[in-house]
Amino acid sequence: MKGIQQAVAGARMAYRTGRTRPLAFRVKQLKALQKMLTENEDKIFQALKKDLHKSQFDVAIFEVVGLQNEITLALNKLPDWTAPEFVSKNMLTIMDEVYIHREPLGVVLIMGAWNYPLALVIQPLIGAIAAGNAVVIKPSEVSENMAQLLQKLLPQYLDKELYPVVNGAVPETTELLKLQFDHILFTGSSSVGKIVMEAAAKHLTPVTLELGGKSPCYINKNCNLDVACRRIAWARYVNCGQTCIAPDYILCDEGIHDKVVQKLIESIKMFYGDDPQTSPDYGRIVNRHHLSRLLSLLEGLKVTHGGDYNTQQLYLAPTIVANVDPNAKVMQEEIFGPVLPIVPVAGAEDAINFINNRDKPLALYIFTNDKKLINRMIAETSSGGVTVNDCMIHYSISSLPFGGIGKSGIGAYHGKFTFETFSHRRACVIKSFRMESLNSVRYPPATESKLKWTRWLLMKSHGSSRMKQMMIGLLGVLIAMALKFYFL
Ligand SMILES: NC(=O)c1ccc[n+]([C@@H]2O[C@H](COP(=O)([O-])OP(=O)(O)OC[C@H]3O[C@@H](n4cnc5c(N)ncnc54)[C@H](O)[C@@H]3O)[C@@H](O)[C@H]2O)c1
Ligand SMILES: CC(C)=CCC/C(C)=C/CC/C(C)=C/C=O
Repeated sequence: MKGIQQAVAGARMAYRTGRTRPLAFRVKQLKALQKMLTENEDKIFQALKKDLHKSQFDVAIFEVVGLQNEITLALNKLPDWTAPEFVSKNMLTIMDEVYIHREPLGVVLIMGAWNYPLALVIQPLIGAIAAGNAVVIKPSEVSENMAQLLQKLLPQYLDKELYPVVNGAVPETTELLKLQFDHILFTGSSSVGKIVMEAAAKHLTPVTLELGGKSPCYINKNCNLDVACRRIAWARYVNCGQTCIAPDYILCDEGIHDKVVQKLIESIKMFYGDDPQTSPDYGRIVNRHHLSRLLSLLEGLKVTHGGDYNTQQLYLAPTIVANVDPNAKVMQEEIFGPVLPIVPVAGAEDAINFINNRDKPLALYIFTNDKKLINRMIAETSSGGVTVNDCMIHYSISSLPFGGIGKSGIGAYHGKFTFETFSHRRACVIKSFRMESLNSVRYPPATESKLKWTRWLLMKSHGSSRMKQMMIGLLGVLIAMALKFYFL
């Protein structure tokens, strides 16, 4: 436990040296991170194979490619993101420099989940480094091979003091959370999210909580069922269903229910063959605890497809449960495994009510050709993100904020949003000692005329374009001259 305190104290001391401030330093760290990913492809793959039976293809597209893109984006945009943002002013400050300066928050904590144990730690780390922070990294102990690999590799490439990796389970994390941070970004379950937020509140530390929940998927009768079911099956069963934004359950129009089941089965067979246990593309459940949790969700249900398992191999087949009662256990908690319940609904209205009667989800999926219905469903429901006619793709677009709402999370990241999450927007006003007449209207003794002028000067707000600024500047000089005549 002493090691944990030392790591955090060391990161703070290193941060106070100011060495994260220059952009050149941040660029060097980001390039080193890039190098770490390319030079250790095989070690990364081996760790993810051991932890989750991930295929090389899945490691590349779900864990690594996104990180490489985020690093490239940060390297290209860093000068823009960190430049002072000149903003509109009122007439009282018209001759002054008014801008927003992005400064690092300080020492931040990033806690990852086990399902994409590389991506969920490194993706926020990229933005935190770009923003100039020191970062304490806590990988999930559940994906132990990746946790160990990160602890070994990161200090080989990054500044050792500024970016320590702390490994351990609940006792270590509990100790870590007692310490003071300037921000915590946590990815994981809503229940641990509450523990993190409670610990953070003791220090008034702001949090970003990337949580989970049940993401609904509505299939309207007016849609291409072949394509819809293929895309849904891909998203539900990749990584053995252990994806935060996987479609958790299907709500489908009653008339198409049986066709949906049939087409989902066709897609499963197309992806993983007749025996998914032998497919190199099908993953495994992370551990026995999660396998038995998933099996308990199936208890008492009539499984329509799949359901077979092998405890030794941590295997659970791609499973479909048709015609599910909304009160069934499988509909009460996030599944986070390869089980897909289908709940028939009378139509879109019914689906909207179903969604709105439950916690706000991390993602919502809508499959329909009806443009009006798409707009209606987006307008009448709420979720962290929405993808229409596909699943999970919004995660891959770095210009979109990724995060939840309500029980599915607080705050968002990805791309520039990560940089913003880990930056403080500092309000800066730089005045000169000149133009005192413009300022003199607010000084006592108060008069009716001063009140009128001050009110006017404070109310006017103007754009920040160069041309406008020059014109208004000229106006400011004229006003200052007039005020000099009146008040000084
Ligand atoms: N929104 C997202 O981006 C996202 C991504 C992946 C997973 N998730 C969600 O995460 C959940 C599954 O991940 P998980 O099982 O790793 O989550 P988890 O909440 O069990 O664990 C996440 C982290 O919390 C720590 N932790 C666990 N118990 C703790 C305790 N009692 N006190 C302090 N720290 C503790 C772990 O060490 C780990 O680092 C699912 O709900 C899933 O939807 C969300
Ligand atoms: C393969 C394509 C087109 C996109 C992949 C993006 C994606 C859905 C990544 C999910 C990764 C992730 C960290 C999920 C969290 O649980």
